[in-house]
Amino acid sequence: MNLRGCSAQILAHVLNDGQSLTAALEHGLPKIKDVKDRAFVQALCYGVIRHYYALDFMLGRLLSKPLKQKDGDIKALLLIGLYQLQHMRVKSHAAVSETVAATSHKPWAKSLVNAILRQYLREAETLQQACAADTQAHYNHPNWIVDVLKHDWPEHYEKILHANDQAPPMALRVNLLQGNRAAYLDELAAQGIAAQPVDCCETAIRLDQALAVEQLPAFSQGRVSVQDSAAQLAAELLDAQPGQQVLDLCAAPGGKTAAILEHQPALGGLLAVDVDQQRLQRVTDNLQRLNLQAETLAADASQSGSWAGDRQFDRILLDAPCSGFGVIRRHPDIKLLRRADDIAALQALQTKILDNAWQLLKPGGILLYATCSVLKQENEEQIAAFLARHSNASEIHIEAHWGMSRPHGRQIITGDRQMDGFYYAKLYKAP
Ligand SMILES: C[S@@+](CC[C@H](N)C(=O)[O-])C[C@H]1O[C@@H](n2cnc3c(N)ncnc32)[C@H](O)[C@@H]1O
Repeated sequence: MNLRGCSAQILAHVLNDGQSLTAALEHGLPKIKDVKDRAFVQALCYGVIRHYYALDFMLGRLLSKPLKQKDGDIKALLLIGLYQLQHMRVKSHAAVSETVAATSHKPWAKSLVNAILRQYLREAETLQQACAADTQAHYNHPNWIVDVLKHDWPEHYEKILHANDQAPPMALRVNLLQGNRAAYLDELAAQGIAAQPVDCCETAIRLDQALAVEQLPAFSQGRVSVQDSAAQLAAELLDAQPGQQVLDLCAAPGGKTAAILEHQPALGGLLAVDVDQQRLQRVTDNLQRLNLQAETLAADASQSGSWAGDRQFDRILLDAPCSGFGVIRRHPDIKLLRRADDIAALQALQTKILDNAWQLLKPGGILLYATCSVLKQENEEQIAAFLARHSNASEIHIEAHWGMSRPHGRQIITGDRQMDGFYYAKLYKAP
């Protein structure tokens, strides 16, 4: 099996069919039996998607005419070749010959791939200079994303764009019901796994290098979960008390559901709701591994009412569907798959879900609004509009060492303290 060829097939699903990289990998990787080979294919696919706009710009310069639509697999192979030559420690002759070998199903492409990759090696410097002079290639993001980030964060957008293109650290959440963080750090050290505590979040550990979860001590017994430190802050901020009823809205795959239950094991009850039945199953699976319990319900939270019956809650976490612009470093395909008009549609969906959630909050209760976005429309502007619509709502200021205090809520800019881009606002309902 030619690993470049496998990678090209996976990439073609993203580039041609608009499939997410996660879905394309879930489908393509199981065909590769060797663990190291799978890791190599995954690295190639993430690398090409992460650097797509710069690589595609160079490829455009190198090709005398664009490839036909039906040759998306050859385009993917060329991008793989360029990625290896530019970013990987693969010897250039091996990168070229192995990539050329992957064209065996389309013999005409052999000489083309060979010629383009060799031309790249000769002209790399000139191509880099051309890249630097083109906004989209230089920032390695589509222009519309550069523009929205620049509009929202004129002083920070370059930092955000840069952070989006870095491979993210792997962070763990220690299940404090099964032992403390210091003890788990000792266990990691004993296994030769280098890791650091994250100072702004008592449950969080950052690994120096990502590894497969099976290699983590007591993972299957639920000692730890994989979750970015920024996402872990939700449980602390929600601060649910013993006996309280909690609604976790937009809950799947359940990372924050579990964190809330670990943070407060004596809740009166927790209802985890998500519109996606399949993803909801992952909440159940995650809770099972961690030996935690919650009720799950598949329901569309943008539709008012009946799904919740007459229940009301003391605490609500609304982890709203969003652009994901704070987690581009984890899901680089967002740059390719997201469209400019998605943002207004997502904002409208968030507004509906937020207004419905508010009806389900007991007077005197607290709603924590969260997104993994850095866009003001989805965050502080969403909350400003909400407060203007609801006279019984006020904001609880979040005092913290992380992120920036905004006119409403608190924003973590992607890469800040090595965290994902995240937003939180805490809303109080008058009794
Ligand atoms: C940011 S993810 C949630 C992540 C989750 N809270 C966690 O920490 O693991 C957003 C979720 O919103 C769900 N969603 C989107 N539209 C929804 C709707 N109208 N009603 C309920 N859930 C929705 C998606 O299926 C997705 O699982």
